[in-house]
Amino acid sequence: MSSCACPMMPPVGATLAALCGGSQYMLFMGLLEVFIRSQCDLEDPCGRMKSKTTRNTDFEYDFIVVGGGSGGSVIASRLSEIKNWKVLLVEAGPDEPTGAQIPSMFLNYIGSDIDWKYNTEPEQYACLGSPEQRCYWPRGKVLGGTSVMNGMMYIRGNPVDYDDWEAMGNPGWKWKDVLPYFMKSEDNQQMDEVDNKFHTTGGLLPVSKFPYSPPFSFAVLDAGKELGYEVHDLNGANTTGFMIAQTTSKSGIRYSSARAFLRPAVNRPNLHILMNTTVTKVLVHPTSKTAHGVEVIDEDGHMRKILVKKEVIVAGGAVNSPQILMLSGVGPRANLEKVGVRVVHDLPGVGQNLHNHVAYFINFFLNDTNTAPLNWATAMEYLLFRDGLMAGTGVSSVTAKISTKYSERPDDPDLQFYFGGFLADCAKTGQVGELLSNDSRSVQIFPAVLHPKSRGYIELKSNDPLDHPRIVVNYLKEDHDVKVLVEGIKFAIRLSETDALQAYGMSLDGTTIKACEQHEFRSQEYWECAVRQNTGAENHQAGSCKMGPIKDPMAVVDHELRVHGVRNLRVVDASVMPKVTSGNTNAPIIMIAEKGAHLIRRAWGARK
Ligand SMILES: Cc1cc2nc3c(=O)[nH]c(=O)nc-3n(C[C@H](O)[C@H](O)[C@H](O)COP(=O)(O)OP(=O)(O)OC[C@H]3O[C@@H](n4cnc5c(N)ncnc54)[C@H](O)[C@@H]3O)c2cc1C
Repeated sequence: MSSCACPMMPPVGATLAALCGGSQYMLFMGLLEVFIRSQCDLEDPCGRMKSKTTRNTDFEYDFIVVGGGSGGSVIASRLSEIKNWKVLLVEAGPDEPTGAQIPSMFLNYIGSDIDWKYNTEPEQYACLGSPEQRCYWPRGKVLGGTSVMNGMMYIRGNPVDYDDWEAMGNPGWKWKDVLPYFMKSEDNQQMDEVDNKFHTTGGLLPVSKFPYSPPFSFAVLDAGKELGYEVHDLNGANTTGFMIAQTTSKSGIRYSSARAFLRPAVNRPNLHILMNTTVTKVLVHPTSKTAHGVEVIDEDGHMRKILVKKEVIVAGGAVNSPQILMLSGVGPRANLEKVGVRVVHDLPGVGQNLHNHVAYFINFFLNDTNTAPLNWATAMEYLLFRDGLMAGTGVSSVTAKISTKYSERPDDPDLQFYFGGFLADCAKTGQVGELLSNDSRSVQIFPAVLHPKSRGYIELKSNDPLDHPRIVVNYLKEDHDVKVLVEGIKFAIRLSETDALQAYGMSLDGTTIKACEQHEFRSQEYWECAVRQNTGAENHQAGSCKMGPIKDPMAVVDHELRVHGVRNLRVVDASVMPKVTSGNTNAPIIMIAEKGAHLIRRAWGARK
């Protein structure tokens, strides 16, 4: 139970009004923010972690965790369960803003000061219609990392994903082996609504459907049934079909990794947290090749070295973890020498094998007036009862996974569908019926390729640790990815034509993309052109510190997540996935961290 009997934290980052677009939003969003911050379970002043400063951190810790995101929060929480291990978690960003706990505002923080705001290099095959042909990558720079700004969908992937990981030379990672680590975290709030052999209660991570989904969401499920698909738990025995997803939330409140895993540890004297502090490198001894500490810089520019007795665990995410390794002298020799970083260990795979799902956003209109879903009525429903549109992500909690003709195995879906619309995120007046535009209401369907074959890389642009690295992702380089994506577009249009969705008068937005106008609208050629122009860059970056055996020249960590060739250094986040999982990545990363924590505890003699 959250208590308010502690000082409120100062506001973090931009106000809700500013996030919505400024002065026109001031009155309603400003008042709403005051109400939101006065609610104890949202503000949670007693549960929040207190940050140390670079001056009052200890000289030495048993473990230093770099990055407090989806993976890092779990590691710091689990290691500090051992009372005589002193753990330091260093996070580049601040604590979670209160507004980010509201599910319907999940997109508001993209581009704000808790986002790293990455852009790829100009892409050759994708994002051709974006400024400078760069794709935008939001990533959380905040305690809780990207789990503070994600859509919260709880998806484990296809069991064969993990069997593939093991077949790639990683013993202990097949589905049967990883399932217990998914379940270790899980506190499922709706065991009677899921395939309950695969779920459990009692873990630190609440998993539940939002209290409310708009009626249109149920129509999408009916549309799926019309096309012959089952509606069931896609985290159960069968991963093909449609569902309203469970999410990392409870009673209409987001549970980021920080909220779920760190706040229960708030009173542990052996867990220290340094926020607003960036790790500039891991200190690795050049001859023994052993990690012995980190160098950090805080928001005032103070630099410090902090030593470690046992291990440094890097959990900076798929962009920052390879960057941190390279800044530490661990990475491809040629790139490090080019930017003036002294090579400690030549490891060619660091930053390679970068990949991501890739999507396309298709807009449809409904026979409905385009009014703002957020207003005083929806706000009151949330503030008083944690129900209604603010307690969810609108239609975005619906998802579906299907196999195309390109899928190579049974029950290994290669497309996932996301949906958008009815999002109660911003409003100017709060009046019921506030018009957003004179068009009809729009909804979106986003097919995403689950088994992309295209690969890219990350390398250092300079030896300045605060510089963004160079990101070359090569979306849609492989024709396979284009073909699967176009199958997804055709399926989305078929879905919109079902009786269930025609009841809403759903119609495809006929606005054409200028650069594709030489092709007939809706033809194969048109869509192949369209996906390269308006590429949906997706948010499931993975693979840049690939897990694999030493004989794999691209492997960065072994099956116990230890960096090849360097002692006392591990990586535990999305970057270690040798191949991205078939679905959203947050739950798999939490699983990786649960298993990683177990491996570390076992290696250092903890009994359990
Ligand atoms: C808009 C969006 C929607 C998404 N929706 C979903 C969804 O619905 N379901 C789902 O499962 N997944 C979703 N994802 C993806 C998922 O949230 C991410 O894959 C996951 O959170 C990444 O976890 P991570 O631990 O690898 O990295 P992160 O969570 O990004 O953590 C890395 C942390 O390290 C910190 N850090 C980095 N460098 C340093 C440094 N040098 N020093 C100190 N700290 C550092 C960062 O600030 C960050 O806090 C979404 C992502 C986005 C952007």
